[in-house]
Amino acid sequence: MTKFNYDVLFIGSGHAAWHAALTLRQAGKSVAIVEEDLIAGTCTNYGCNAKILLDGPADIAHQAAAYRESGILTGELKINWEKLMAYKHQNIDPMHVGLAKAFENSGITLIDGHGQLQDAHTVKVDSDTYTADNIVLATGQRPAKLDIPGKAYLHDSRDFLSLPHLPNHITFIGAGIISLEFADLARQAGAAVTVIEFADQAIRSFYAKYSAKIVTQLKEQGVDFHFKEAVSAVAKQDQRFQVSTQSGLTVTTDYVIDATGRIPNTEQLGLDQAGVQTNRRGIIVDDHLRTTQPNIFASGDVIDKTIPKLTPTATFESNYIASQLIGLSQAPIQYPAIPSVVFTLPRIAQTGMSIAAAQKDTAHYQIQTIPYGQQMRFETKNESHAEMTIVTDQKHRLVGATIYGNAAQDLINTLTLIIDQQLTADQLDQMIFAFPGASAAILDLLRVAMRQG
Ligand SMILES: Cc1cc2nc3c(=O)[nH]c(=O)nc-3n(C[C@H](O)[C@H](O)[C@H](O)COP(=O)(O)OP(=O)(O)OC[C@H]3O[C@@H](n4cnc5c(N)ncnc54)[C@H](O)[C@@H]3O)c2cc1C
Ligand SMILES: NC(=O)c1ccc[n+]([C@@H]2O[C@H](COP(=O)([O-])OP(=O)(O)OC[C@H]3O[C@@H](n4cnc5c(N)ncnc54)[C@H](O)[C@@H]3O)[C@@H](O)[C@H]2O)c1
Repeated sequence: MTKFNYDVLFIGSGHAAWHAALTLRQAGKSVAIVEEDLIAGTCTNYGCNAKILLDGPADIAHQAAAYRESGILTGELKINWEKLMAYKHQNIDPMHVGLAKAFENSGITLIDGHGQLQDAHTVKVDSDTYTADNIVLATGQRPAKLDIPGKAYLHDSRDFLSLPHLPNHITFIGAGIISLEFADLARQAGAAVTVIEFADQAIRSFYAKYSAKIVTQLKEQGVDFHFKEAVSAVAKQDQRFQVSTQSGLTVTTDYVIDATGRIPNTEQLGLDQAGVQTNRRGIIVDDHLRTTQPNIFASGDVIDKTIPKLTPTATFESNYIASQLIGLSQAPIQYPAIPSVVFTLPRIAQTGMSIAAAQKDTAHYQIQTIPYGQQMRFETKNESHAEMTIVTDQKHRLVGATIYGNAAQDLINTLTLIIDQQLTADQLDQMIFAFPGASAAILDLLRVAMRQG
């Protein structure tokens, strides 16, 4: 049984770990990372990056469709799924190797295996033990799995992102972010799609009006939605599957994806031995991201937080922990406005205060809807449905926004900057922005709305 000692040891190698690990190493700390799967974690290997590579051609086909009705663009654009998947593998598969090399070149020790705490300073990996002054738990989340008859036939997001051939018909259980993004992609690529959701609404953490809008749009394009239905069983039927719900609905399909949420990886981590407490949302941390054992920090998706569990929030926490451990800052963590995006076509994005929260306090906040697609067709590529809804405070400052439109994932970053910097309409007047373009369109309309708000 070998014993090595480090200044900081990370369990997990995703965004919640890697930014801190590199910064700490550059600051002269001895650093080790324990990883049981591919280096770089979910986002790189099985999440955001893989998804956005698959989304590229679908995005172009969707934008081209806006010119088809008028006859400006003619001819069909078709996605070749097998070639698209080969392109994804070509780009994604080398990424974990590249990051592992970067870690090793910087002098970080990579330990392959499952890490488990033995006490507040000791981590066991297979038959070896490692000690560290500080430990960072960055173990992320995994897909929830329905415990129903036929559960062995269920697939998850990871399977979808590596599907070698597109099935004729796919059924998604759940109408959350993963389902809607993948349902739209599968439909654009030529599959028939059914979505079965327990609640009466899709993507509930987003503005209800835009959630309803995307469901209507997907329905018009042939996606079959069933709300208020709880899936109770999956059975094999010859080469196909039958999905049944408690109410008696049955759907015959070729492939079933369980997208009913993600749960934190807190089991088999030895948390009890180390005095680290959890709840159902994850590892409990204080406002310095310390767990209930002060020398052990936690970061990213695995922590108990109500803010979105996303790559940028994991990265922000990772950088915060590095600054704590280097001694650059002792201030509590303070999150800025957090943008989040549903990568359907069109996209839905939101940042800062939600519309639902503003609706509960109309004495202090004003909500305005700006249908910028209709007013700025030339700048939004004939995207007449594009719209944003904003929240302003009593000082006429932007405090929240949500966008329904093709470029929402980029436009939301501009609005996040305005919120974070507390820019006024007068200050925006003092800046020059490139024209024409979607951001120029929304900024012009935003300045007017901020003065009115
Ligand atoms: C399909 C999908 C699409 C997504 N799309 C987006 C998006 O568009 N934008 C966005 O911002 N976010 C997106 N996310 C969320 C994003 O991937 C996560 O928020 C992010 O990866 C969290 O980083 P993390 O480091 O906390 O966890 P992870 O990246 O999950 O890393 C945790 C690592 O810990 C390892 N591990 C766990 N337990 C142990 C152990 N005991 N010992 C050793 N290693 C262990 C795991 O193998 C894993 O590699 C998506 C997620 C999914 C699933
Ligand atoms: N674009 C992004 O930022 C992005 C993309 C994908 C994933 N993610 C990450 O993944 C998480 C989302 O994962 P998700 O979409 O699996 O979860 P989710 O929580 O967003 O959605 C799960 C849905 O499944 C439904 N559901 C639960 N049990 C059910 C049942 N028995 N039958 C039918 N429906 C049921 C829920 O009501 C909910 O609507 C995000 O919170 C984020 O952390 C982010």
